[in-house]
Amino acid sequence: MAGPEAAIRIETLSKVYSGGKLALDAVSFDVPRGQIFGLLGPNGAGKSTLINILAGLVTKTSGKAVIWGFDIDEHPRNSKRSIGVVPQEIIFDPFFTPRETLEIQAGLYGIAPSQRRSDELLAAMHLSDKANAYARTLSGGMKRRLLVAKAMVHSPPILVLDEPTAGVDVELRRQLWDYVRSLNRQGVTVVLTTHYLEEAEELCDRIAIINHGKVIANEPTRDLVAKAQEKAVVVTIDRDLDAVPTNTCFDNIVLIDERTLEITYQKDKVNAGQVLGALTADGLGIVDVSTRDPDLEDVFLSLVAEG
Ligand SMILES: Nc1ncnc2c1ncn2[C@@H]1O[C@H](COP(=O)(O)OP(=O)(O)OP(=O)(O)O)[C@@H](O)[C@H]1O
Repeated sequence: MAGPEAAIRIETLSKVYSGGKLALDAVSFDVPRGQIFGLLGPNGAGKSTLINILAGLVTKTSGKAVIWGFDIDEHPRNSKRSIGVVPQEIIFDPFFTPRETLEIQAGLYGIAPSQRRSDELLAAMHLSDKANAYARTLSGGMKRRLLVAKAMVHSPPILVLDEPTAGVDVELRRQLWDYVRSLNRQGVTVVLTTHYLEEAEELCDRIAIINHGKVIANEPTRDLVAKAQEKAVVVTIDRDLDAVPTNTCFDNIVLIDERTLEITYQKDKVNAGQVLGALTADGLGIVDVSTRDPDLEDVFLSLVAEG
């Protein structure tokens, strides 16, 4: 009964672990169909908890999750079939070959042998020549690609990747990104968790930022990136102004009162020194300077620092 709604709808979802840890605190958001959606946040933010609830591996404490129109409580089978999850940890039986690994997984989903797509998936993941090798003989990158193939065995409309490129070298990261993009072009909705802003920025149409179990931002990537570049200072000057000063390094300037200005600027283009310098060059004396309260930029900076 997949309706026209979001690929994933999450409503006031909370998780308290048995030790009392509040890992998700009334989280709500939608993942639009057809997008690459990034769930960005530092270690321990609650990303894996959220993914594991969707995958049916962790039970939620309260709230609601609907996957491809199927409520995870009311339609657990259908909701699970609608999602493929690539876990953070590399885990499979080292004595099975990639083809066997995929065949076994297909069997778990009750997919008839004639309907299986093991060879197609192996080819897509550039693993055809390793189809009959033991999994333990694969490189780290190959193992990760096999995990992606395994998650796609039942052709789910949604693919979720939990930290797909943690500890992965640059070349493999590029390959994974390319593959994720090509799946998305074929219509697969992709959700990925990451603590790399760069990765989310590069791949995602939309980004939700999660921190301490709460969603603190959820916007199209370009809006978020633009905001992250914006910085504001409030400057008190030594005389009354009758006109607002102008300068090309200001993005925006607002007269708060006769002696107080709020100036917004793009921190990738100019710095606070240049902004203040532009005022003094105009003959204005600076009495006081303060920065705005922590905003998204600070959130980003702290996230990136942790990444
Ligand atoms: N099984 C568990 N029992 C108790 N607490 C847990 C359990 N799993 C996770 N937590 C805690 O819940 C919080 C959220 O963890 P989670 O793994 O969801 O974060 P994360 O954002 O995925 O981080 P990471 O990127 O490190 O995986 C953390 O404080 C973590 O210690």
